[in-house]
Parts: sequence; structure tokens; C-alpha cells
Amino acid sequence: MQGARSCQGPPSTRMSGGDMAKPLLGRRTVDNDPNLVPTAGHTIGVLGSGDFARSLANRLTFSGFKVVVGSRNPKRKASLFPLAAEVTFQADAVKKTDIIFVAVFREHYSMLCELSDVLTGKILVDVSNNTEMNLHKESNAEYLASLFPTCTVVKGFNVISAWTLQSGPRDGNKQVLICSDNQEAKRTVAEIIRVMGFSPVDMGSLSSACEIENIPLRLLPAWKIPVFLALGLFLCFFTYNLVRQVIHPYIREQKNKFYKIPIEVVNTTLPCVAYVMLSLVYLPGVLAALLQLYRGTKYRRFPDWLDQWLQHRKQIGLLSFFCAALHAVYSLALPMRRSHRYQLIETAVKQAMEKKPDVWIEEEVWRMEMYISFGIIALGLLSLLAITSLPSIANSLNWREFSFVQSTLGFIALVISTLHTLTYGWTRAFDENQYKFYLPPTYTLTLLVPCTVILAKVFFLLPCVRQRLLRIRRGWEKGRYVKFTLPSATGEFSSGETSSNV
Ligand SMILES: Cc1cc2nc3c(=O)[nH]c(=O)nc-3n(C[C@H](O)[C@H](O)[C@H](O)COP(=O)(O)OP(=O)(O)OC[C@H]3O[C@@H](n4cnc5c(N)ncnc54)[C@H](O)[C@@H]3O)c2cc1C
Ligand SMILES: NC(=O)C1=CN([C@@H]2O[C@H](COP(=O)(O)OP(=O)(O)OC[C@H]3O[C@@H](n4cnc5c(N)ncnc54)[C@H](OP(=O)(O)O)[C@@H]3O)[C@@H](O)[C@H]2O)C=CC1
Ligand code: HEM
Ligand SMILES: [Cu+2]
Ligand SMILES: [Fe+3]
Repeated sequence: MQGARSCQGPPSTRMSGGDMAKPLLGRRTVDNDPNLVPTAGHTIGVLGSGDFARSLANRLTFSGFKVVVGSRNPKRKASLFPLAAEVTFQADAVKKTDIIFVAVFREHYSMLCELSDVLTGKILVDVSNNTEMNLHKESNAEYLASLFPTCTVVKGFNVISAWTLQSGPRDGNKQVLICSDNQEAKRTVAEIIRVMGFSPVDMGSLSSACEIENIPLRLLPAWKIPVFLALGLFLCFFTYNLVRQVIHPYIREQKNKFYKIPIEVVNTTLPCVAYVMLSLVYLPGVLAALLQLYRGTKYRRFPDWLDQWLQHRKQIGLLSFFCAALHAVYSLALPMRRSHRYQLIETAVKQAMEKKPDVWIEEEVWRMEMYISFGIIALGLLSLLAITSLPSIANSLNWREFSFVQSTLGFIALVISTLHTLTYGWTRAFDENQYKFYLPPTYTLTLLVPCTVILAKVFFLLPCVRQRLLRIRRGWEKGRYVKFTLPSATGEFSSGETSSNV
């Protein structure tokens, strides 16, 4: 595979693997040649004069290296580089150094072939990225290695953006993942990375290059489905609330209520999304348990959709928390608004004219005290879940503690959110005036899934169901007449002990 496209050297000098690479490169280059210890003052080459080359040259000169840039058109590009950097022709630049960053796109690698003679025995650092995952058969770095078999290729820097390079390692990600088949070359590049203020992370041999090249292409992969779910729910509920709160009064009573869109409509939509998403975190667990009860075994795979769902619960939960937090802030802002002040004055004037001295309604007062308190507690619990999902915190908890917070406290948060919604809604579901265009109040819609989840969880607590579920999770199977006794048949131990994160 390598030989076919190589544009360098006779076949006998080609290296096919890591170990064979060593004698060719020669220990000379790293250990015995004092010029090659990559400390400040050493000359480093950069091929290409684009954005990345420029940032790289900047960072390298700031770090004390001498930089020589190889361009096809050095006269035109020289002004773009720091004065300390020498900008010259590609072949000229390559001759002046032993470590060369190849800052051109993969598509143009083959055009560097004319340099193959001067490149012999040097270290090439491949910094390239692809536009798509697995676009090519082999990684860019392996392709470069196949074109220049007498060079040592080190993959690195592709996970760092030109911007991060420019602004220095204080902002953004500090880690530079590198890999190579040649240990010494890798050590040399790692040292340069360290001098530049980043931290090198050894990813092993050049065959890892593919993995490293895919990293910058992954845009929050686990978040895609949850984010679309949240956006979809938001859109549904937003439209529904818009119709009920704005369009209905406009059509039926010619009243202009468009001012409600930025805060009131959003603040009915966000909590609904938060609440439904929270119930969707606990629904797949219920479905999984039902499936296990029905099948009478845990040794069969869940269907793919359920598997996917179980794996996305963290992201769904965190998005739910995000919406709930926004909802809380929006709710606190409700009485700040000018419209609210006008309404207060309006009702006060009305009451004065009707000569009603006391407008205190005990039931309404209690309802509000209750639902706000429930909301605050629920948000508090969700914050706890969100905090424990930070890797550093999660690592400091043992498995039972983590599962207690995530599974038990999370479910309690769902129950309290339900109380919050119920006390907020109160008897409104039975009030005909609340039905706009026959559409029921929004909160009644949101109750469906959460209440199902809560009822199902209560069902699992029934002793007979619980026993069976516990046995199944301990490996018991329906129809296999294996004598099986639970260590504690009375159900002494908590469910946390027997469940595992699927
Ligand atoms: C703000 C927030 C942050 C979150 N952060 C995280 C997070 O960091 N990490 C994370 O994982 N989740 C996170 N979540 C999601 C959620 O809290 C967890 O997934 C939680 O463990 C789900 O609890 P559960 O009781 O439904 O499921 P689990 O306790 O996971 O059980 C689910 C189902 O799996 C099956 N099962 C359990 N044990 C076994 C077994 N031994 N063999 C076979 N099947 C079994 C059962 O059918 C069970 O019903 C977060 C949620 C929120 C709201
Ligand atoms: N921009 C970024 O943030 C990052 C970029 N990278 C990687 O760095 C490499 C360079 O990217 P970037 O600097 O953004 O790209 P640019 O398009 O800005 O620069 C590419 C450079 O390649 C040189 N080049 C050499 N041969 C050719 C040729 N035949 N045709 C066209 N150009 C050629 C050109 O320099 P000249 O005309 O002087 O010869 C040109 O300036 C890519 O592999 C990219 O994936 C990696 C991580 C981040
Ligand atoms: C500090 C925390 C919270 C406060 C102060 C708060 C406050 C409020 C207020 C004032 C309302 C009424 C909104 C209106 O008048 O239109 C409301 C409704 C609601 N809240 Fe909360 N809440 C909090 C947390 C939560 C949490 C954690 C959830 C669920 C995850 C939640 C879900 C809901 C729902 C579903 C409604 C009904 C929306 C509707 O249909 O109009 N709230 N909350
Ligand atoms: Cu919807
Ligand atoms: Fe070229």
C-alpha cells in the first residue's frame, strides 16, 4: 500500500514500520546531533503560509525558536509573518532545518514531491484535518508517510485551532495529541510542544492518526439527538402557547397581547420542555424494566432505540436542568415588568371603584406559596444532579453514591416537579374559561408522561413485581429451572445495590 504511491527513494530504502524506521532516520538526528535538541533557538520549518502556518510561526517565534517558512511565493507572503521568521522557497526552507511542520492541505501533499530529496531523513509534522470523518482510506499522516518513506511522520496539532495557537495556551484546550511510529521523533515534537506551553499527549503509533484526525470533526456527538429533542419540544409548546395566549385573544376579542411573547410565552414553554425532558430521562429505565419483566431475563439485548435512549439520558437530563434554570430566572423576573405594574394598578383601581376592601383569597395565596416552594426544591435537586455529573465530582463518588443521586434524587426531583406543576395548575383543568379554541391549559399536556413514569415506578415497588425484577437483575431467568435464592429474600437491600448502569 505504501510503496505504490511513494514519490521518494528506491524501494530498498523504504521503511515499512516503526522499528525499521529507526536505523534510517539514524540516532544521529536526535541523540547525537546537538543541533536537534529542540530547545529555544533551534530552527523549525513550516511548509505553507496559510492561517495555520502563520499562527504556528508566531507561536514558535514567541517561544524562542527560529522559524523558517517555505512558501511557493515567499515574496508575496513574507509580510504576513513576524519579522523574526524567515520566509523563503520551500526547498530552501527544508534545507535549513530537520523538523518541518507541513501546514498545507492533504490534497496538496503530492505536490511536495519535488522536495523529496531535500526532505530525506527529516521529521515531518502532519497538522492536517479533514472535512469529513473517514473521508479517505488511510489517515492524512499515513498518506504523508507513504509519500515520503524516508521521513519520519509525527501527527499532531490538528486538535488545536489556529486561533488557540495565536492566542496562546491560556485560552482553550491545552492538550496536543501526538502519535508516531518513531519514539525519538515523537519525543522531539513533544518537547517543542512543551516549550510552546501546551501539553503533549502520547497517543501511540501512527495508526492512531485516524482517531486523532477524527477528534476535531466530532461536534458534541452525544448531544445531537437530545438537542433536537429539546428544540422540537420547544417549538411544539411554543406554538401551542402562542395560540392560547396571543392568537386567541387577538382573534376572539381583538386584544393585542403580543407583548407576552418574549417573557410569558417563553416562560410557559421552557418549564414544559424542562418537565417533559426530565420525565424522558426516567422513562427509558421504566421501559427497560418492563421489557425485562416481560421477557423474564436480563440476558437479551434491548432494542437499539432503547439502548440509544438509555445512553442519552445524561444529556437529556442536563438540557432539562438548563431549561428549568432559565425558567426559574424568567419566573423571578415576572413581577419586574412594566406590564405587571400596569396590571397591578388596573386591578387596584377596579377594586377601589367596586369598593371591595379585602381581596385576599386564602386558597390562591397557599397555592402560590406551595408551587413556588416546590419549584425551588426541584431545581435544587436538579442542580445537585448536574453537579455530580461533572467528571471530577463523579470520580470522587463511589458507584452507589452516584446512583443514589442520579437515580433516587433525580426521581424525587421529578415527583416534586409534578407537585409544582399540579399546585400551579390547581383546578384550572376543570375551568371551561381556560380552554382556548378547545385547547386545554398547557400544564395538563405536560403531566402525561411524568405521571406515567411515576405510576410505573410505584408499580415496580409492589412486593411481587419488585421481587421478580430483583431476581431477574441477579441473573434469574424465566423457564430455566435452576434453583435460585436471593441472598436476602425479604428484600432487605435497596434497589441501588442490584441495579447497574446499562
Ligand atoms: C441534571 C441531570 C444530570 C444528569 N447527569 C447524568 C450523568 O452524569 N450520568 C448519567 O449516567 N446520567 C445522568 N443523568 C440521567 C439520570 O439521572 C441517570 O441516567 C439515572 O441513573 C437514571 O435513573 P433510573 O433509575 O431511571 O435508571 P437506572 O438506575 O440506570 O436503571 C435504568 C434501568 O436499567 C435497567 N437495569 C438496572 N440495573 C440493571 C441490571 N443489573 N441489569 C440489567 N438491567 C438493569 C432497569 O431496567 C432499570 O429500570 C442526569 C440527569 C439529570 C436530570
Ligand atoms: N486553520 C486552522 O485552524 C487549522 C488548520 N489545520 C490544518 O493546517 C493545514 C493548513 O490549513 P490553513 O493554514 O488553514 O490553510 P490555508 O489555505 O490558509 O493555507 C494552506 C497553505 O498551503 C500552501 N500550499 C502548498 N502547496 C499548495 C498547493 N499546491 N495549493 C494550495 N496551497 C498550497 C499555501 O502556501 P504557499 O502559497 O505559501 O505555498 C497555503 O497558504 C491544513 O491541513 C489544515 O487541515 C489544522 C488545525 C487547525
Ligand atoms: C426556582 C425554581 C422555580 C420557580 C421559582 C418556578 C416558578 C414557576 C412559576 C412562577 C410558574 C408559573 C408561570 C406562569 O405564571 O406562567 C411556574 C410554572 C411551571 N413550572 Fe416552575 N418554577 C421553578 C422550577 C421548576 C422546575 C424545576 C420545573 C420542572 C422541571 C418547573 C416546571 C414548571 C411547569 C411545568 C410549569 C407550568 C407551566 C405552564 O403550563 O404554564 N418549574 N413555575
Ligand atoms: Cu409537543
Ligand atoms: Fe506545491
